[in-house]
Amino acid sequence: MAGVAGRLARNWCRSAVLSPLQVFSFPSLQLHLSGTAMRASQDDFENAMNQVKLLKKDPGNEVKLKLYALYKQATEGPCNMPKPGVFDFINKAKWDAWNALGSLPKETARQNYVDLVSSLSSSSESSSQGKPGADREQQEYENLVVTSEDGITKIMFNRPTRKNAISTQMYQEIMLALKAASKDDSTITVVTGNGDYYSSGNDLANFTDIPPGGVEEKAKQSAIMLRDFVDTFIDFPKPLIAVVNGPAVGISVTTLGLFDAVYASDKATFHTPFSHLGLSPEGCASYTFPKIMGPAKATEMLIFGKKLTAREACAQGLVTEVFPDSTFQKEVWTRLKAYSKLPQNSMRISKQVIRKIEKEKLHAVNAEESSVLQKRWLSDECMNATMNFLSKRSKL
Ligand SMILES: CCCC/C=C/CC(=O)SCCNC(=O)CCNC(=O)[C@H](O)C(C)(C)COP(=O)(O)OP(=O)(O)OC[C@H]1O[C@@H](n2cnc3c(N)ncnc32)[C@H](O)[C@@H]1OP(=O)(O)O
Repeated sequence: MAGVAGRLARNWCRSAVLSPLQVFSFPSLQLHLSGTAMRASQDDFENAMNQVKLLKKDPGNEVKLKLYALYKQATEGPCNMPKPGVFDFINKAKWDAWNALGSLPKETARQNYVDLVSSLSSSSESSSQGKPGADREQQEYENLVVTSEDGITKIMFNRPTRKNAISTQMYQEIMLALKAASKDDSTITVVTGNGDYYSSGNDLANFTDIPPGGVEEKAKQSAIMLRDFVDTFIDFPKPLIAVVNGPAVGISVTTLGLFDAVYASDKATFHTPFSHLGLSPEGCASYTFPKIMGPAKATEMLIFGKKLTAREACAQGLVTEVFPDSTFQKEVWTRLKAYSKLPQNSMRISKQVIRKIEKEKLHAVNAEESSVLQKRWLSDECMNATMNFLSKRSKL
């Protein structure tokens, strides 16, 4: 029956060429009820048919069949059609449902239809509001898990077998998820990683996918994407919090300077090995890091590639607070749940006030860093370092 039900749903959807809910629109079927005595009931019936089109949740095939049967009974009376063949699954299921109503009077069928739609409308409304406390998963992403709960949208990098390295597709997904989070009804947004790493930064294999225009075109496209990616962080309107569950490398470290708070496990490390890779800083770190930690400490990280422990990063102001790994998740999420209950507008406006004066500067820095990197990617230093990693001759 599950197979028939599936086909039934697909068939009805296809025939309507619209969303599953719109299979209920029955546009070609008109009511031919007449007489003033029936007027009110007919209005209710027509309203119910319109309500069906607005249902937010697909009620399932069993209910769809019931609605179909009641509709036919209400408009045509008892089933008088020849029984479809045994292999005509869909029409047979519909015929069976209608025939099962026997000699139910039209008025009763109409009333039952109205009652059924009314019960569906109220349950669809309550389920669309979401169950309190339920972790509601949102749009599907290939490399992210995005959920909303307790006023917090959580964007989790989800390529644990690649240490959450950020592929080209993942850059796009992160931008989409941040844009969606900026408009949803959550009060704060959290970025974190699945598995032992927060993220190992740019996926070095991104540079192996060369378009027809060659490496120059690849560098150009990458610079545009990088600039858009970092702009999304600069413009993010709500409190943006990083929950750094493990080591962070490259762009996943530099962008931390654009977050409003950074909580780290004591297992996390912070590493920007740009010189080792023949690269230069991005994510506005050339501006934010010297501001946060002073130029000398920023030089150690951004030019000499010094890896910081979580406690060192905290001492230098890049990390807000460090937690023991054993209690990290519990402590951080308890705190974030409390913060998420603070007044939403007040938090947004405070962020605007804090960041406004820097925004223009940050966009200019981002544009400059992206353009410098566009040339770096074409350098021998960078190409050799990337090839060494990909051919397994080097690791950080
Ligand atoms: C277009 C915008 C560009 C913006 C530019 C940003 C600059 C940066 O982000 S620079 C930073 C780039 N990242 C790296 O250089 C890290 C490279 N990875 C490593 O050195 C090591 O993998 C590691 C130290 C992160 C982890 O080492 P570990 O021994 O624990 O694990 P592995 O066996 O090496 O990793 C598992 C698996 O994942 C692959 N992988 C990990 N990180 C990356 C990465 N960044 N890019 C591509 N692939 C990565 C690794 O190769 C392993 O794959 P295999 O199982 O197939 O060997």
